[in-house]
Amino acid sequence: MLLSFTAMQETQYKYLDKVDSPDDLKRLRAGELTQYCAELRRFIIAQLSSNPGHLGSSLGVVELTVALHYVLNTPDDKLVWDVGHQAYAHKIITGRRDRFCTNRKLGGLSGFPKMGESLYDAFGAGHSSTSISAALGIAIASARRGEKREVVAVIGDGALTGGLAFEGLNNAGASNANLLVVLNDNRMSIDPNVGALKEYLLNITTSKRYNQAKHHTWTRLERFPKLRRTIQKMGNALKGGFLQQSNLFESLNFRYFGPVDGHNVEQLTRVLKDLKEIPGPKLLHVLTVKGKGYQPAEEHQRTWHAPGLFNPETGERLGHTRNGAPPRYQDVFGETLLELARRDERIVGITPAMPTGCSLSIMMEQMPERCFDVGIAEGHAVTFSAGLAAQGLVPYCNIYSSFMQRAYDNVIHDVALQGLHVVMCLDRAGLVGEDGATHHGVFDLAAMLPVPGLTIASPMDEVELRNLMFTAASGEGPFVIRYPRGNGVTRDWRRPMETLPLGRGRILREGKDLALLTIGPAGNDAAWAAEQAAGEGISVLHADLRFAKPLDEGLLHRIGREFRRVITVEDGVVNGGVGAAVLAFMNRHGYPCRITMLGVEDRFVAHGTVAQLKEMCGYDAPGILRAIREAGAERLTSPIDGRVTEQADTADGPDTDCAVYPFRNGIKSPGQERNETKQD
Ligand SMILES: Cc1ncc(C[n+]2csc(CCOP(=O)(O)OP(=O)(O)O)c2C)c(N)n1
Ligand SMILES: CC(=O)[C@@H](O)[C@H](O)COP(=O)(O)O
Ligand SMILES: [Mg+2]
Repeated sequence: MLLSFTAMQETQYKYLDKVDSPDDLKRLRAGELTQYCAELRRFIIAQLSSNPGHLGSSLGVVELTVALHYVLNTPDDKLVWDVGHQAYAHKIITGRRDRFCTNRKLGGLSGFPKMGESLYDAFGAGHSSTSISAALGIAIASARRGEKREVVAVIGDGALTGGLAFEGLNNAGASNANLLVVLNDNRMSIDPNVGALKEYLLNITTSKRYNQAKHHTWTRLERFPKLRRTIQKMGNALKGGFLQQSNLFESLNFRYFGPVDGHNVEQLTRVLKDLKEIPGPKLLHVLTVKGKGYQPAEEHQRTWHAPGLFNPETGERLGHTRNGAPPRYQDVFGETLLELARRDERIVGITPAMPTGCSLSIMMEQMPERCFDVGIAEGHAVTFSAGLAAQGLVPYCNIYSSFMQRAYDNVIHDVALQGLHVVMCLDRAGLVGEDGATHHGVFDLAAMLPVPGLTIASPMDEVELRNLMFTAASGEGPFVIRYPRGNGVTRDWRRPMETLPLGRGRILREGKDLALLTIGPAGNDAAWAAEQAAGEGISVLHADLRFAKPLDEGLLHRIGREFRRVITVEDGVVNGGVGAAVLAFMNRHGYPCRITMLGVEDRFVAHGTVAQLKEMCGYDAPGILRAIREAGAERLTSPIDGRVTEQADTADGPDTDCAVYPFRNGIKSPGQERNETKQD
C-alpha cells in the first residue's frame, strides 16, 4: 500500500536521528531496518519538497542503499554509484544528513557523489555508465596492493544502455576481480528505458523456468552453506549443467543472481551477505520501482525524476508553470523541429535518452516514426546520425553539451571528416546551475572550434535559434547550434524563419570607445552593460557574433581597424574559446587590439544557481560592465609592440572554495590520502 505523506508523518523519526554513519546503521537489528527505511524515505521527500533534486531515483534505492551499507564495511569496502543522482540515501547514511539541506546549493553538498566531499564517495559521478569501469579499476588496484575489500558498482538499467558500461563488463568478465555489479532495474531511464536490453531484462525477469529453477536451487542450498559454496565454486559446471546458460551476463563470465526484490531490505541484506562469500565478478539483478513509496513519484515517474518544488502533503508541483514567461529554449527547439519536419520529410530527430529533457518529445508525439531515442549512447547517437545523413536524411541530433563530450571522436571521425550534413543541437550549453561541474556545458565551443568543416553557431535568443535551425536545414556540412538551459528572453518568438548568412554577425549598437563582441545569450547581459556604460559616457560598439565558426571576418577587420580595446564574452571556457579565436584573428592580421576575454577561467565550476556562478566567473551583467569601465578608463600601454593582450583578470575567477573542484577545499581524495601516508 502506497504511503501517503501524511501517513508517513505519523512515522516518528525513531531511528533516523540515530544513524550518522554505517557503523550506527549496523547497530540496528535487521528487523529495525524496514522502519529505518520508511523514515529515510520520508526525510528525502520532505527535504526535496523545498530543495529540488533528483527524487524518483533516490526513493527507488532506499532499501538497496541501506542493505549495502549494512552489509559492507564502507568506506574501506568501496561503493561506486552510476550517474549518482540516486545517492541521496547514501549521503544521508554517511554523515551528511545534517548538511543535506545544502544539497546542490552554492557551497553545499554536490548533487552527485564526489570524492572530495566524503571518503564514502568512492568515485565521482554525474555522467552515466562509468561505475563498472571505475569499480573494476578499484578492485584490481586493491588486489595488487594486497588490500582485501568488497567493491560494488550500482548501475541502473538506463545507465546499462551506455556503451561504456559494456566495455566495463567485457573487461571485468575476463578478470578474476572481486567485483559485484548491482543492476538496479526499474524499467526507467529519465523517460521509459529503451532498446533491446530493456526487453532482454524483462524476459529474464519474467522467464518462469529460469527463475524458478534458480530460486529453487538457491533457497534449497540456504540450509547447506558449505555445499552452496562448493556449488557456487563449481561456477560454470552448475550453469552449463543444471541451469542452462541463458543469461547475457553469465556469457560474459559474471555469476548472475536474481532477480530479487529491491524493496525487501532484510532479504537484500541476506543475499548481499552471501555474495560476499563468492569470489570473482558477480551481478545481482535487483528489481525496484522508481519513486517507490511516494504515490505521485510512482505514478508519474518521468516527471518525478526531478520534480522541482512540491507540496509533500498533496504532491502538487509548485512553480513549474511558466505562465506568460518566455519559453524554454528546449521547447522552441522542439516546436521548431516539428515545424521544419512538416516541410521537409528528410528531417529526423535523434536523442540519447533525453526526449523530455530536450523537448524532442514534442516532435516524437506527432511523428514517432521520425524520432529516435537511442538510449544513453551519445557516441552511437552521433554516428547513427552520420549514417542517416550518408543516405540523404537530415538528422537533428540533440545532445546536452556536457553529454556530447562522450561523442567527441564521433563528431570528428564520422561527421566532420566526411563532411556529412548532421545538425548537432547542443542543449544545456554554458553554465547549467545546480547540476554543477559534471553538467556545465562550457567546453563545447573550445572543443568544436578546432574541428575543420564545422559550422558553429549560438543564438542570442529564441528567434535566432529558430533562424539558425532553419538555416541549418538547407546547409550542407555539419552544423552545430549550442544554446543554454532554461527560458529565453522573448515571448514574441513565433515569427517566420529566415535564412541567416553563414559566418555573419550583427552590430547591435554602434560605439567608438571600445568593441564588445558576444556570442549566444551572453549578448543580452552585454546589451544591458553597454547601455549602462553609455550613461557613464563610455561609447561601446556591441556586436553579436552569432557564429563562432566561421567568424565574421569583415566585422573583425572593421573592429581591428577602428578599436584598440576589445572585450569578448562567451558562456564557456576562455581557453581555446571564441575570445581566443578573435585574438588569433587580430594577431594574424596585425591589429594592435588589447583583448579582454570574459568567460570561464581554467578551472571547474561547482554547483549553485546560474546567476551565482556567472557572478563568480565575472561575466554576468555587472561583471561585463566592470570590464567595460576598466577598458574605457584605461590608458593603452604595452611593454612589447603596442599591444597588450591578456585574459580577463582572474581575480574575478570563481576563487571561493565551493566553486573550485573538490580537492582544494581541504578534503583529500582517498588516493591523495594514501599517497601522502606512503611518502611520510
Ligand atoms: C552520459 C550521460 N548521458 C545522459 C545523462 C542523463 N541522465 C541522468 S540519469 C539518466 C537515466 C538513468 O537511468 P538509470 O540508470 O536506469 O537510473 P534511474 O534514474 O532509473 O534510477 C539519464 C539519461 C547522464 N547523466 N549522463
Ligand atoms: C542526473 C542527470 O544527469 C539528469 O537528470 C540531468 O540532471 C538533467 O538535467 P536537466 O534538469 O537540465 O534536464
Ligand atoms: Mg532505471
